[in-house]
Amino acid sequence: MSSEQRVKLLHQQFEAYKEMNEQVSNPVESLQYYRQLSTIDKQKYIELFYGRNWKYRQNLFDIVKSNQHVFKHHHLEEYTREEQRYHSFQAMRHFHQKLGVTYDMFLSDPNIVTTTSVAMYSYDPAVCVKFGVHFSLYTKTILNLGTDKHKQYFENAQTLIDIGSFSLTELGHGSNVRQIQTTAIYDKETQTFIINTPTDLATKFWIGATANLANMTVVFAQLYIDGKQYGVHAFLVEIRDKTNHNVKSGITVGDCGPKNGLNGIDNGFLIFRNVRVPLANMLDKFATVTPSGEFKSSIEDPDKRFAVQLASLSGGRIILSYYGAITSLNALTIGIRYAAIRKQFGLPGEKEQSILEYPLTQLRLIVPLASTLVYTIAAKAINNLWDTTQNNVFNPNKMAEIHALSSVLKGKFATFANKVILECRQILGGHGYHSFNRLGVMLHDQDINNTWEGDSNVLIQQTLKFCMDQKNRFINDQKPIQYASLKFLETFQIKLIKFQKDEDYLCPNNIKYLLEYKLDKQLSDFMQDLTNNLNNNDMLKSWNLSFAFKGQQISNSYADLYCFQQWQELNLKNDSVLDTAFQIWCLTLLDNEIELYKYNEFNISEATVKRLLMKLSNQLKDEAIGIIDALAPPDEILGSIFGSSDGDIYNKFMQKIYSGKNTFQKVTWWEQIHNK
Ligand SMILES: Cc1cc2nc3c(=O)[nH]c(=O)nc-3n(C[C@H](O)[C@H](O)[C@H](O)COP(=O)(O)OP(=O)(O)OC[C@H]3O[C@@H](n4cnc5c(N)ncnc54)[C@H](O)[C@@H]3O)c2cc1C
Repeated sequence: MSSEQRVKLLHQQFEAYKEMNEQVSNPVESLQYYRQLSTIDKQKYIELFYGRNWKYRQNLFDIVKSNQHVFKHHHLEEYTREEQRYHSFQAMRHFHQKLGVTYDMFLSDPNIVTTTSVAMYSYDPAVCVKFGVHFSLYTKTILNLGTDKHKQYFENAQTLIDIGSFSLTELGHGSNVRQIQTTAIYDKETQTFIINTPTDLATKFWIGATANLANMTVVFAQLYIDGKQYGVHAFLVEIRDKTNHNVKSGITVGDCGPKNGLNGIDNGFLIFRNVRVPLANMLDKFATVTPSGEFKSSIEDPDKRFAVQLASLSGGRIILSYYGAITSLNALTIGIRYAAIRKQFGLPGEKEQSILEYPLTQLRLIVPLASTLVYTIAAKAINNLWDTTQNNVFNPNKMAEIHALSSVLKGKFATFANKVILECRQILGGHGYHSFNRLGVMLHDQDINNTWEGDSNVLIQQTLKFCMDQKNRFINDQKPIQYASLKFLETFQIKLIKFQKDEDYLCPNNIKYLLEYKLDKQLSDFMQDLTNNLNNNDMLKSWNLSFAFKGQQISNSYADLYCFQQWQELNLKNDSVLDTAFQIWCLTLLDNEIELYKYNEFNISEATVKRLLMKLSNQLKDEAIGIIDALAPPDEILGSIFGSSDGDIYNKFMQKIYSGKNTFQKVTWWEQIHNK
């Protein structure tokens, strides 16, 4: 049979199968059935979860929808790494031309950029990160650490005349960036800095947009003047000549190679051999070198100076918390729509039922949906706080709470998103393993959020220190706590709360008390543990020992309390759907800590928690498709055949399979297949 005949036959079989399938179950109708159960006001949800600038989200989506030739999803095609990079570069340029979001807008209302970025991340993290490396890391570093003389660089960056990158991490150092080894030695004679990579481990590594794109980079290096070290500072270095894109003399640029995900980003490495940059290329807002080689800084303490210089990076970490929450929502869009459509088993003689009807599926999907809603509100809140306090970025006191919160929320939501994606991948059964559902791509693209902009396990130490300092300051120095999230520590008192009736488990004040009780107790236990360890160890070892077992739990408790507080701040009235979602999330907090609460004075019943979780997730299930429809991006942005909003998933899937490049191709090496 010729391949043409084979295709024809397969098509006929598929049409017959389609007809039979529609008699058994109609995917479009299944989704429609759940859609019409929903009672929510969709526009209200959009404004609540995406904020007052939600129209900018819509704007980005419209650009993607109306320029599909540029914005086709690469996981739906068979693209090479090279093609993925070109695709994400083109997408970045296109967004730059079409979005109309300028730095002036950013300066007057940073939330516009936040909203736009979150939407872009939904579309494609590689494009969003490419955009972010240039505009947030490179351009914003010039803005934050540079002075008037760097204006031209800033202008060139804004207009994409220059493309820039951010070179901090080295082969040997990522988290402990104070110990990076790249050097910038000042030469008075020529009034230049000489940038060098003194060891292999000093190779700048993982630097985004560098293997192929950037002509400029901000290099972080140890500054030396007359043999004396002055700590890490930032320097603008031209790495390629933009007239011919050739690498500049003394610089080696290479490609870091294939990655688990985000292959649209050209991560590169950089080696410097006696590369001279003019004195003016030091980004010198906080520290400067005079032509005669005198070092001057408004911040005496080198630790503080370094912290202030890196403070401008906080924005990246903060927005990553939003990315984590939105990624969970996108994964659940695919998982929940599929679960509504997918039918397996049923009573003998009756139609098969949607897998969404199984109580187990409701625990697997509806419970995480409830948590995702709570986390999205918390992510929006911390971003709003950052957007409105950015002017204080160099004021450590003002930034301490944001820093502590973002240090835990970024990793918490990224880890949560990983779990949600994996659960949704399994909800899709075998189809969950197909690239066309996007879940695999999503997992690998977002997993790195646990690591970059600060490894989660390293960052939460700062969260813990912040909480501990606040408690200590209040107890030992009787100083009031300045930060809203921990204010309760001033007045917290143990009281007896009994969990007897169902209402006791659903009462927000009871949950609030438990969260405060837990954090207060964990902090006291930690301090006691630290004191005990100090009897036999030095400070660093004691800290590491105490932190190893307790750090994760305490920072997580603080994050949960913040999420709780932010939801309460919404002050929702008469929204029984969102009330139910919040109650489900609160019940998961009890469920996760059941060992702590079960055996003490609260007398919490595990059976009651589980019964209520089941009951409420069953209730919320009927609203789930409505919530997803309101908050999910359009199909062109989601890029998942199995998450299609019209429910026509099997037809779309098979059409895509039939049109695949190699679907019916005989391999060229067929002669090697059979032993002769
Ligand atoms: C795709 C990608 C893009 C990137 N883009 C850029 C870029 O554009 N520019 C740039 O400068 N960098 C970039 N990075 C680097 C990134 O920021 C670092 O990888 C990250 O900060 C973590 O540092 P590290 O890899 O050195 O990990 P390490 O710090 O070596 O951590 C390794 C492990 O040790 C643990 N650990 C470390 N210290 C402690 C401690 N005190 N206590 C307990 N455990 C500890 C960590 O938890 C982690 O699990 C990128 C990385 C990737 C993968």
